[in-house]
Amino acid sequence: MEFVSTRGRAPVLSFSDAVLAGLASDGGLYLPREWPRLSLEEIAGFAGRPYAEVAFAVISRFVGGEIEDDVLRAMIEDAYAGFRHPSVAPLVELEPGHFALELFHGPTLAFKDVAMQFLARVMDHILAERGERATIVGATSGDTGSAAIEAFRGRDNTDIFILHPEGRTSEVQRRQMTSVLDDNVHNIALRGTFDDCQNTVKALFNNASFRKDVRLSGVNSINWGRIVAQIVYYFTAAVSLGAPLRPVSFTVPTGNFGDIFAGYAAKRMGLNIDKLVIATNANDILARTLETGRYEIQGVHPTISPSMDIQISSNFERLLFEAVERNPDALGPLMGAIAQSGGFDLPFGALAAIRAEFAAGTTNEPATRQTMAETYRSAEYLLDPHTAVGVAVARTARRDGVPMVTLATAHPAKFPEAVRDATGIEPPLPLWLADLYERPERLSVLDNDQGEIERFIKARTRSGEDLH
Ligand SMILES: Cc1ncc(COP(=O)(O)O)c(C=O)c1O
Ligand SMILES: N[C@@H](CCOP(=O)(O)O)C(=O)O
Repeated sequence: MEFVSTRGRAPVLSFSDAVLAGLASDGGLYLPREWPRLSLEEIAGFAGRPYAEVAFAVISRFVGGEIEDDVLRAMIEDAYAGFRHPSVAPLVELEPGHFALELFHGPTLAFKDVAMQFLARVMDHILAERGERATIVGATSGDTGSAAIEAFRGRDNTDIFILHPEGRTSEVQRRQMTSVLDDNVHNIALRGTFDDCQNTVKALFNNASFRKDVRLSGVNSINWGRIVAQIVYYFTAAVSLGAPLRPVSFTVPTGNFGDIFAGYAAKRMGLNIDKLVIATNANDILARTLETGRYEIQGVHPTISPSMDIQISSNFERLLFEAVERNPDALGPLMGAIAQSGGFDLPFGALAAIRAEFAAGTTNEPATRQTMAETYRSAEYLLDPHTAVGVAVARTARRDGVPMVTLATAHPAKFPEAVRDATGIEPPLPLWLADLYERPERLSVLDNDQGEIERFIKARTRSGEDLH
């Protein structure tokens, strides 16, 4: 399987190289050259199979034999063995025909664990086979960072540096990151927003000598290894609701567009998805884009769903690439316009192509709280504020006869204040995190200054010799 960059100027890579590269050298994002297709029989055969088996069937299509089947299968089984629910990603019916897909049964209580537990094992395997090390740098609004740190802590082949926006995550999210004291883990609280963190990470990738010197790699959803693992739960959920014979719709609380792009990939692979519904909070750039045809960056609004407080939605580039029929020369000027003027108008054909597959909706803070309160009253089910954004939008987007699945992206205990304010109930942390508030923290507060961040990282990156 070959992977191509959305910008068309980076080398075509294998699965392993695309995973280690993270971002393409031309600033683009990697995608498979062609979508692998699964037959209807194969999809139907996923019904009732263990999650790890479906994951192997889906992921191996992208690995293309580069990792031996037995090794890949063992890695996948190991990645999901630690999840606290036997189904890994169970469905819960909230109201007739509307389901929550619980993606928060991993170690850090958010959907990021599903991909990160796999990605860390794959990266470690590839690096060990090659006798190489890597420096991972990631940007987080709270959940990617905690999942990545948990997955990579203590690993000899990697140092990990996570940038979060100072004071803009929940306390639980921050502590999940900063209380991990392993030598290879470094937390940077950036004086800025999540978009500043993400722009800095991209700038580090675009500095060719820094990239080479530290052997830079990334674990944000710019890395195809993340998306590939997130495709799996669309298959398991849809099949248990009657796919491939019956179409299913999905609503996804959206920020960086990685999770919903995985749904789009599942559809390209042959899954019978009716609509993919983008749900946004006040940071509604994607909903505005679908409505008006103009992608335009505005200031970031802090909300009670902080992990979605994002304006520059990095994976939207992958969808645009598809919508302009994979023509990098059509995509390049659009991406250039973001840097120059903060936005662009979608070409008419591209907008029509996106509207054919996606719908979008926005909720405000009172409606999010009301959805949390109502869902607790009617179903005795606690939603975290991100999932609540999804549930609120899903209710407006449902079609008769088509089951709707809203992705439950985080456990309510990650956002105890928001949940208590809305419902009067404060969800407790699970036992393994019960002492989180007592654990010592370690973090460095830095200005949003690329040079300073590069010096910080270089000074702390361990070479192979340091380990012996
Ligand atoms: C809890 C939660 N929900 C939703 C999102 C948005 O997901 P994505 O960035 O893949 O669109 C995030 C962050 O990524 C998150 O942490
Ligand atoms: N909401 C995310 C932002 C980063 O998203 P990613 O999926 O691109 O890693 C977070 O929790 O950090």
